[in-house]
Amino acid sequence: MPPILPDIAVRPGTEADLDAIVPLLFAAFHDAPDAEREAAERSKTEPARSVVAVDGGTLAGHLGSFARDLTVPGGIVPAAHVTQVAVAPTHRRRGVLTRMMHRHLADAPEPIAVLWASEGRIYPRYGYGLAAPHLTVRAATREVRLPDGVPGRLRAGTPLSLRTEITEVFEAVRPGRPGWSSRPGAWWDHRLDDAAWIRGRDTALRAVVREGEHGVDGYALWRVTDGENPDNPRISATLVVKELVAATAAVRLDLWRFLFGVDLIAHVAYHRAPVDEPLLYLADDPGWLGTRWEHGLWLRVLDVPAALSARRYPLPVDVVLELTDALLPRNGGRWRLRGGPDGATCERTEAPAALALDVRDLGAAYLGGTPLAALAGAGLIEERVPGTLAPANAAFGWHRAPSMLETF
Ligand SMILES: CC(=O)SCCNC(=O)CCNC(=O)[C@H](O)C(C)(C)COP(=O)(O)OP(=O)(O)OC[C@H]1O[C@@H](n2cnc3c(N)ncnc32)[C@H](O)[C@@H]1OP(=O)(O)O
Repeated sequence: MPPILPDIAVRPGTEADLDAIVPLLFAAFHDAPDAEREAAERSKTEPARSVVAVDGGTLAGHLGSFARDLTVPGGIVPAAHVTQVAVAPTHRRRGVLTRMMHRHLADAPEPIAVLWASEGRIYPRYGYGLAAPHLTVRAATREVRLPDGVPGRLRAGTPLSLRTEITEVFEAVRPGRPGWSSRPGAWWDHRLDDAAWIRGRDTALRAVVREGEHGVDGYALWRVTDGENPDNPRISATLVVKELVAATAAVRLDLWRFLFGVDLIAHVAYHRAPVDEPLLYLADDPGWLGTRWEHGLWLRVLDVPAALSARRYPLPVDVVLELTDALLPRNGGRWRLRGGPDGATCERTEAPAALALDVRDLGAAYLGGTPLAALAGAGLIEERVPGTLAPANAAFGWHRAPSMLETF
């Protein structure tokens, strides 16, 4: 790596940096100028939580962080939602991101940090592990049959007209879904935003809520985008599901049946399906679902005892972990984790370690979606005491794969 630019200052952001942050983001992500989009980006940014790199009077880098909570197995934890990471094209590959990241890791008050990576190879070096991959689905609706469900009453409207029902369902379901982010303050405005720059050439954002015996129990948000089908140009469009939330399996099937049944549609696409997406087991021929595996949410453990005691474990666990953490030495060394379904403690210990791993792999396993045994199979976890991997693997798992509703 070329030497670090000597006169670059790395410091926390301030309100005064906002005017330079948004143009830097647009330049780094190659976005066309758009006043509405710039205003949206500006209103999301929390400059006091940012780290900026300044070269003389010029902003050379930005690392943003939203204060939101994340559902984890059996709990909800404050999580730095790291985002808006950009280095000016004139300053790239000189260690600017590395310096901003070191500062963020040292200063962030939360026990964990999460992010979506533009490129999967950027963040493991900073201790981030892949905690939640996801599937993209592009189902050929005319080839896929779903079983009959229990039809509820469906009510269509604009997302804004159904906002109250949508938010209630989301809040009822969120505590049980590891990987979901809270939506405080203006986050619902951002999520339901249907501005021209988001819509592009697609239809308006459409919404449907489902009502069962006990009231509204699910909703879906979607748009329709044009596609090309040389065999039948009239039936070429793709229905793109932006969000689907259901209180029960039956409700989810009912919503999928509705979306797969919309007329004049060739494909239903869903870009953030969990890896245990029920469609995989419901479709009469899953080969037509057009699934592709993608990396999704990356997680960094910032405070080992706080993070490990904040989640629950489906089975009793009592294990000593030896951790390495090159960037945050306070996390390194031996930790005794004792826990189960009702709570957990994590304390320093001098006892010999059963398992040895890097903090990156702890982050990958933290949401219960990446088995410790899979990481050991990759040679990333060392079983120092024979017979300790299998029970720890079971205890770190969870009955539901982590999932995400949105990138941020
Ligand atoms: C959470 C998010 O916001 S994800 C979005 C990330 N941002 C983008 O993709 C926007 C466009 N890209 C950029 O702005 C910049 O290239 C960044 C932010 C990704 C990297 O910033 P830089 O200052 O160039 O990174 P820095 O010089 O600190 O690199 C540190 C190491 O990571 C490597 N690295 C950084 N970015 C990349 C990349 N995109 N691909 C491969 N390696 C990379 C560097 O080669 C270097 O490795 P080395 O230490 O072995 O030499």
